[in-house]
Amino acid sequence: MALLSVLPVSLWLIAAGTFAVYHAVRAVYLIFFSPLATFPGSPWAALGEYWEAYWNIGLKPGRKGQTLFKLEEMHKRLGPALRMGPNEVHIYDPAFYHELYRPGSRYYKDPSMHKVLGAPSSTLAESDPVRHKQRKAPLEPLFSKKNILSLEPMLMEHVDHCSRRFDELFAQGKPVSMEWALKSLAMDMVSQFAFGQSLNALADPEFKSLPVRVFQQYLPSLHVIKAFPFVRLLNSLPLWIAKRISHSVEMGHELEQFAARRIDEYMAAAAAGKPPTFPTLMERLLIPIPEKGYAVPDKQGLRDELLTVISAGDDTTGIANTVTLFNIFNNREVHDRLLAELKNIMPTPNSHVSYLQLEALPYLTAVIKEGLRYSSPAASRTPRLVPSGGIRLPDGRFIPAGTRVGMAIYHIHYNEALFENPRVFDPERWLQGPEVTAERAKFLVPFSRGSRSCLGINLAYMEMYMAIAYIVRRFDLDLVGTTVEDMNWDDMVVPQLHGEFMALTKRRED
Ligand code: HEM
Repeated sequence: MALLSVLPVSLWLIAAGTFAVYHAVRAVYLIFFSPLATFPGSPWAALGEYWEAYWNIGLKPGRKGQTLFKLEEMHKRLGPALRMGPNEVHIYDPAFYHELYRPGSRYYKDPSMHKVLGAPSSTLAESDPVRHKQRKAPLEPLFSKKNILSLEPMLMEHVDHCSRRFDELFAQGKPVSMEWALKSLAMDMVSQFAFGQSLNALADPEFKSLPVRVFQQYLPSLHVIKAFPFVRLLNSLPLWIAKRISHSVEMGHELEQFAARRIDEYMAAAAAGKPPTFPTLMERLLIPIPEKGYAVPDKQGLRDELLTVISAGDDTTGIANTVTLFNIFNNREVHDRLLAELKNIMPTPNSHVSYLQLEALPYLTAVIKEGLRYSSPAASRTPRLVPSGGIRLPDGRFIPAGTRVGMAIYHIHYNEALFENPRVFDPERWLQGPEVTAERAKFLVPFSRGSRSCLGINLAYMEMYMAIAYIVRRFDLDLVGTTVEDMNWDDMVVPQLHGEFMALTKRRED
């Protein structure tokens, strides 16, 4: 008020007029004269984050996490390239996928996306290819198939723990929320891999331990942070204030503290002479590799790395397993065929087999491929920057260097030209002979492709094979009031299901 009265009214009018004129001129330029003006799309998208925020944040009921689906519908009407932002084009053309996301691609990640992720010094967020290679140096051997195979006993322990919890709840007559249970399973596996000690999320009575809730409830708020970046600052408020503002802010606050606490605990355990029994992420991150340019990051860097690996590895695998298991138990034919195949190598429900034996099963493999296609846990677009010189699209239109271009994995996996009846869960599509399957597999891209594809792919596959095989072989899940509609989802960074997959977890007798 004091400032208002100090400045003369005329100055305020000039300031307001300048602001209005600037934005009017900017709007006219962006909509009609920018080099991207030839691309169709909503004028709101051309002006800023408004259009995406409108469809993603849910200002109106039913308008949450919808940008992905809205884009699909608009591409079908308006063509393969749409204006998506003042400096962004969205592409819907499978042929372009392998150009954008290929090994050695010159389309680098957009550094401005780092701010949204909130972990700017992680490997996931690094855009510079040289620095990215350096950051990846300690991680690559850790995520190699050879090393991941050495984790099998650890993963098995968690699957057994999950099975015991299912027995306990069945004995009490309580149905299990499969999504929370499977996210807890993924959390225990990934946290033990990261720190050498699991967070024991499976022990929570309802599988709703704090870390699982934090990731589940915090990720959707990234849509809000993208549109209104200042919201991230709320995460640094003291907890008692955060709690009063909103549950998401409280969860964001918890997340900020989470990795820092784990790092301190890890250091204390290591100092007390309690080394982990297998190589962990933390351990690797603390060893410099000068010949590969890797220096140990500061505490913030370690925190960023741990947060991104745990969030990349928890909800994704959790949702893939949830959706795949629902589709198995909701489809008798798929269920019976899979169970019969499993019985060949696991004669009793208590049988144990090696992961490599599971991996060699053709029908289980087809079910897992279809589960990854169908669930598309990282469905949204992953933007990159057009390299110097710009690019010319097949229809002749030019996109200048520095423009953000992105494609969404969901748009590949649900493209009718690539996958007939994409909304049908059909493992058969992966059993059509080696040539057809190999051709289809080129467009099975749940982990993306190229130098920036998922580092955790081997771990994710092992988790999926073991969870699906053992749960199907051990339990006859009885769906409790869960319908196909419950499995519809909104794109809240990871798929957020409309309903719950509830099941009574009865042990099989044979
Ligand atoms: C079904 C499960 C999973 C899916 C579908 C998935 C998907 C993806 C995708 C699409 C990317 C690329 C993101 C981008 O282009 O920005 C990615 C990156 C990454 N994922 Fe996964 N992921 C899964 C599981 C895991 C697991 C279990 C871990 C680790 C424990 C993990 C760790 C990472 C890391 C570290 C990156 C960054 C790689 C880099 O930038 O070099 N992911 N993931």
